Amino acid sequence: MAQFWRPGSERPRATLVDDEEGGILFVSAPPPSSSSGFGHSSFDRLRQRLPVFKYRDAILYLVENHATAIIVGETGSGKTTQIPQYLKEAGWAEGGRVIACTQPRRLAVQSVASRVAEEMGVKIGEEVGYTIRFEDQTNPSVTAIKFLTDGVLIREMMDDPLLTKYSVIMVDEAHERSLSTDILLGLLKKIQRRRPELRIIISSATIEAKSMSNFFQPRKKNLDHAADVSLPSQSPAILSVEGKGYTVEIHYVEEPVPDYLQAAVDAVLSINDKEPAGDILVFLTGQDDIDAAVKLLRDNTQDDRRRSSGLLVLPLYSGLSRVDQDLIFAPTPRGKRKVVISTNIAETSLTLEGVVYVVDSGFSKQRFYNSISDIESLVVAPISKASARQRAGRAGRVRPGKCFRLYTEEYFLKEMPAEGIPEMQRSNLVSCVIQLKALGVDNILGFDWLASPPPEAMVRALEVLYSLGILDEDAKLTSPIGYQVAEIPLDPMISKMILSACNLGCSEEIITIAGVLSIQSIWVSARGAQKEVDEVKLRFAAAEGDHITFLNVYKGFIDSGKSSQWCYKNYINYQAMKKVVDVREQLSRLLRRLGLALKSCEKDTQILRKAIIAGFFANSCRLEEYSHNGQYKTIRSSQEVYIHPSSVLFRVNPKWVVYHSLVSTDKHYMRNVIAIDPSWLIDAAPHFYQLRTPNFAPH
Ligand SMILES: Nc1ncnc2c1ncn2[C@@H]1O[C@H](COP(=O)(O)OP(=O)(O)OP(=O)(O)O)[C@@H](O)[C@H]1O
Repeated sequence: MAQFWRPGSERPRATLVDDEEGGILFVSAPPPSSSSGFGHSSFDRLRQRLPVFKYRDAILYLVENHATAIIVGETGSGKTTQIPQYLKEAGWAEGGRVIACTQPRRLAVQSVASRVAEEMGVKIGEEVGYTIRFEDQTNPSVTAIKFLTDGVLIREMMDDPLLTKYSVIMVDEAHERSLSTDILLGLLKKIQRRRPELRIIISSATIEAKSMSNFFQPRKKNLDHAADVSLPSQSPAILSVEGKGYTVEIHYVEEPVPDYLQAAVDAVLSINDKEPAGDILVFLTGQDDIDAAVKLLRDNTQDDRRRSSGLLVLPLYSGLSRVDQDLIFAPTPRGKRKVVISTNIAETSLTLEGVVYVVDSGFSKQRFYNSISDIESLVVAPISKASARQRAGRAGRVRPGKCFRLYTEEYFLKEMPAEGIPEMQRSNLVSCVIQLKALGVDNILGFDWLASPPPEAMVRALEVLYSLGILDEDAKLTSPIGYQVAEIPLDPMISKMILSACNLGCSEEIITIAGVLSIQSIWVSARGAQKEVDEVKLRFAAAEGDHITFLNVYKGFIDSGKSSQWCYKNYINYQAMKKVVDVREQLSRLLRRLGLALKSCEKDTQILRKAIIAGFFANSCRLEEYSHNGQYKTIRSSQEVYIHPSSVLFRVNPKWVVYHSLVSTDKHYMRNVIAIDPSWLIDAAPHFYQLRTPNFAPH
């Protein structure tokens, strides 16, 4: 039976004992070292108070002696911020080596890196740095601790397949089982066979340690390099860090709530009425309901006599600009109570210092892929217990807190699933397949998966990649298209669109479109002012659809001298536009590096739409004949879909369209839509459309 090791009051000798059943090692504590590198600054005192500190020597001992260590500890125990520092203090970054710590989310990467730099008294980007897509804050000659998303680490393997510069790689929040985390774990296991000296740490609050340990267990005894005294044992070790931060009192509703958004707003007002000072963090699902809740609360704050006076209400979601993000972390002004209304991007690894209260709606927006209809969409779905614990863990980090769950205790105990479904099993696998192919993994079904992806989803992905001309008949990357697509750090469909634009002579425009598609929205969401927003949109609207409209907005922004005033007047998100300019600049540099020409098509919207179709032909839809409510059917699976109200083609309903993505609420809605001529589909992807002739009658 596997057991976790917990340090006792006495200090046993260091012993390693093989567990016959699972091959897990029981580890007894080595004597603590006398020199831990700690001084007496206020940060040092704070660091020493964290639960993980008692385990410092045990962690270092495990890392020294085991290729893989699985560390389980409560939220707030100090895993993310402390372990990389312990490793650095113990010399794991000497000789130019780097300690990596991955996170599933970009915001967590940035904020944890800043905190660690602050604790170490160094400037971010020097000894402590971070890398997220399109942003590198490291200095290769001095960075010793590097935080990065798991996706970025996978990308680094394209240049350095064995990740040779890293001495230790810590995969944090592994319980989230994001697509990239699962791919990364499989790849790291492969790397470990070639680099038995590489140390891997898997950490989380709620991970299933035993199955993770089984995954990293070498299959054959002779693969265990433990006999070589200079190498660590390849058998994984598990360590359970006991103790948590401050207490978080959990409250449940007595009856299920009919409307979680309204219930969340009421909960905030009631906390403001009844509870002592302290900021509030609310978990809702996506930009739409967050903006709605922000509006409801802000409307309330207009009037000083209302229950919400003194509230400073801020949204938090992934498309937010850096400036808006910084507001979330800035100290709350005196006399105010900050209310941050967030998606699940604030669920793991974040510490918002003033937060004392958490309101958990019990829902999040999750990606779901149906391999039968071949449709991937974002759906509002119930969260798991693991997520609920992470959410509660955002309170009680710097003082005791309370978590108000907007679901009943009975629901939590009896109905909420323990873990979420790994993203691998509910996603379209196109990006995953191309990444593995680019890393030379040819037999993808035979890859060492923590949990295998559904074979039908894999077949669908191979089919789309073949139709895109990214894979050949032997399922190998084509040259040059396949390799070039793999080089561009965007969804393969966007990458293919860019490469086709280079051939068609419209790459200048397409990289602008790609920049806009890579952020959540360029429009300011202004509930209550929807009429004004719609009127302004009309000024930019292009009959061909949203992508061409984006070009009009971008031109207006550039012509205005990139003015924030101009954005304000036109309900356009200034920070989002700055980001588009930035992404565009990076893409143009990347294309130049690939030896591809940047050319403008000067308003030839037909060529532009052909380039878009070259990437997105699989997302084509036809308006249902006699449809009075704008119902479309997808060509690939006859799924019923509608144009999203935010699109400039909403209510215009052209006969044939291609969309960028789907969101699902009461219906499947297409976001970012263009009108097309169906004959272009056959030109772009004859193979794909031949397969679908029964559905596909262009004329
Ligand atoms: N930015 C910050 N400001 C103030 N305190 C912080 C900050 N970041 C971390 N801390 C303190 O350090 C503690 C440990 O944070 P850390 O992120 O290392 O924990 P963790 O075990 O990785 O938890 P989780 O899995 O929830 O991220 C926090 O509970 C908090 O007390």
